[in-house]
Amino acid sequence: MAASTHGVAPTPQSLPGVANIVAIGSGKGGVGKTTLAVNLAVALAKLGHKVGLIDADIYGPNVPLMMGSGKQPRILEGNMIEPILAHGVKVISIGFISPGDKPMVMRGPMLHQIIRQFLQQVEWGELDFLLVDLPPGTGDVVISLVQTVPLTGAVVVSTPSDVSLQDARKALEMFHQVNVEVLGIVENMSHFTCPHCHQEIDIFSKGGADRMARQFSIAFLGSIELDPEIRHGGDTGLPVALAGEGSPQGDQFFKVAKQVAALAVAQSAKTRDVLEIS
Ligand SMILES: Nc1ncnc2c1ncn2[C@@H]1O[C@H](COP(=O)(O)OP(=O)(O)OP(=O)(O)O)[C@@H](O)[C@H]1O
Repeated sequence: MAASTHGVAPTPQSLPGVANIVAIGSGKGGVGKTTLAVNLAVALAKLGHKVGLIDADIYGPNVPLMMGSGKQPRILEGNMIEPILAHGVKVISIGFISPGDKPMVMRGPMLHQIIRQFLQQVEWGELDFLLVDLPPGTGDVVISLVQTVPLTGAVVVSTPSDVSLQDARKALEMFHQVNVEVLGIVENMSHFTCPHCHQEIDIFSKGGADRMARQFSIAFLGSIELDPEIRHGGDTGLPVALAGEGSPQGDQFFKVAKQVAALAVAQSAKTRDVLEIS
């Protein structure tokens, strides 16, 4: 696979002050990447970590809506961009800069430039975790990311349906090809609990992501229910994780967040050890 858009691939440079960079991807669209990204970011912040969130879905930026902010970022000295602070998380999205319903029309090199700017020209300060919400598919943005910064790892989201799992496998393969460690898989829209009879309804065939994780010897990070409250939280800019660890909807995201944090920290330590030895 071509690893560079311009012939020679630049060497990735770590971001000073940013301890872990974790991408959230899926392969298939609409499976809940952004929902997971915003709730993980909020959960990690509530757990006391310093958190940033990049909306790398340049063509369909949903993070501003889901984080409940439409502010324009300020330009600081040295042409640096100040991220927007929403629910305790530092956020950047093309949606803050070019709001409204106009589609973003751009070529690959422009996309690459925006991803680089979001990484290097945003005043992130000290961060424990910088999460990157990837667009659907297996393409350009990931290449731009890995060319710009060393990624700590990736989290793959899938619903348990066969079509979603098929695309999740492609995402796993893509991360493998660009040498990004997959920290684990999350099953979203795992099942639905009927509010009337309280029975669990298996809409997308629960358990598929767990099976796939075992097949690929990757950690299964947990499952998130299909729940109208989660959708409502996204649509109103109030991610359910804001309700805290003890809340019925938030709890699932906190469990995933703790695992992601532990695995990312372990992965960063491993990479540091390798660099020190070599
Ligand atoms: N567990 C869930 N329960 C209920 N609704 C959910 C859940 N997860 C996601 N949704 C809803 O499904 C829709 C798609 O989710 P989301 O935008 O997070 O997916 P995505 O993978 O980021 O999509 P895209 O590929 O377009 O970026 C949204 O309306 C979201 O609120």
